[in-house]
Amino acid sequence: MSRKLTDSHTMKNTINSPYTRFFTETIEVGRMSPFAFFEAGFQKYKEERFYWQNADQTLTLVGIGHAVTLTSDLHEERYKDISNQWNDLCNTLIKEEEDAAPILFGGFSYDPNQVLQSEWNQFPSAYFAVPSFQLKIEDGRSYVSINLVTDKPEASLEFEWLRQERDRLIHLAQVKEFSFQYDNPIVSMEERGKDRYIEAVNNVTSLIQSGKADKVVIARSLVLHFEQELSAVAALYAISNEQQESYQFALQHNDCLFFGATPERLIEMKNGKVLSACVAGSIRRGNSAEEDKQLGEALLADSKNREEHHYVVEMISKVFRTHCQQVVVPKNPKLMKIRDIQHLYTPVEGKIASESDIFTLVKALHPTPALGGVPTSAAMEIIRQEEGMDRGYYAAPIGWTDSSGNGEFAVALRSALINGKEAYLYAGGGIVADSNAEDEYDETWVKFRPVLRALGGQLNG
Ligand SMILES: C=C(O[C@@H]1C=C(C(=O)O)C=C[C@H]1O)C(=O)O
Ligand SMILES: [Mg+2]
Repeated sequence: MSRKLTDSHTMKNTINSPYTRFFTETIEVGRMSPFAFFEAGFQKYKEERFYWQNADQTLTLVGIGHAVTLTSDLHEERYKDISNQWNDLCNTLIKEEEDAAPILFGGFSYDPNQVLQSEWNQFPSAYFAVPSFQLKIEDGRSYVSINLVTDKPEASLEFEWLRQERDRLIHLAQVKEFSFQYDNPIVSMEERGKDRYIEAVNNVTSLIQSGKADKVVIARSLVLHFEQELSAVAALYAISNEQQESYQFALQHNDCLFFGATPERLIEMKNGKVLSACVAGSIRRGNSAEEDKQLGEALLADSKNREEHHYVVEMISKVFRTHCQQVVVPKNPKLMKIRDIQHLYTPVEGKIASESDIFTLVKALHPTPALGGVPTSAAMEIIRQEEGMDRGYYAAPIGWTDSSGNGEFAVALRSALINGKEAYLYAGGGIVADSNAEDEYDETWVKFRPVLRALGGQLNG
């Protein structure tokens, strides 16, 4: 290892200084709760943590501390900006065969062209971090990596300190009893701009009827005020028990935590194979198995919901046909049943054709008509005008990539931003020509449920 650390650098170094080097070292550890590891970072790295679990629960990632952060304030070019910074950094990577690929985790804002003062003001249009301490649990085995980005010619001492710190965190996570109190009553709940939301849905329906767009997704937010400061790990733990079959994510930025459980995969890239998912069209779960089945069948047969869904399939298929080969898109949607809601669901797959990296695909896909609309640019303009809200990172891509080019991004739905004693929850729905504002309003309540319940809020209806 000391050989690696004093290795002189013949590679291309373009980050910060010509001497930048990116070291990584992985050890396998015994079973460890990802929440306990996340919490082990509380004291020293409270504002520098992330959490991710994929929908089929085969991969869990936790990051503690920042080896480096990559951010962008660009608009259209923010994907390319992050991709370039990441590639430059990876060109300085010094890694042994057996070390896990270092992870870059983060997200993009929904729409950098929406300029409003909001709870998202501190967030750049793209925010990513390589963790100093990276836990990866894959297929039941746990690995902890140290990542270090340095421009010092001699890094052995710093790396030795990181090893001690890693061992301290592992010990804390494995030995210290992991518990928290989650008794934090809600003092009040504000529906921000309920009337405005209803009005926006009505306006958008008229705009669609007059041919200005085919579909536009309109969202709204709720603010919860709590008695005490919210606990990140408690929120995370609660949401993970809410909605098992979804991606669970949490991204800390300064004193904010953005977290949620989303059913919607934007893109997965694994050794050249690419997967996406069209998720749009919704109905509630039934109170009995029989009613649930009837509701599911009604959803599959409903023309308004099929239309909402169809636009998403059309767009994602088109992006796949541009960037991939062997594209497979089933003819008809299936049902995706999650705890509170049933969605129409069509998986899309292919093999990456060109030199496209995951960021190229994220850019090409975001926003799909599941969160934007058709045509995209008209829908975005209508959202900016009618919604009157800053979506921040809600409804936007969140996820990871690694130094080998694999990665996965989900669409950050069923989510909330927590900051101190406040939580901001977001939910929306796809509006088409025959949408009804009251029904859409009810649909947003169903979509608020998982996060609302995770935070200890009352169910509405
Ligand atoms: C906008 C949201 O969800 C999207 C809208 C849906 C709909 O209108 O049927 C369904 C799934 C998502 O594509 C949300 O959860 O906030
Ligand atoms: Mg809908």
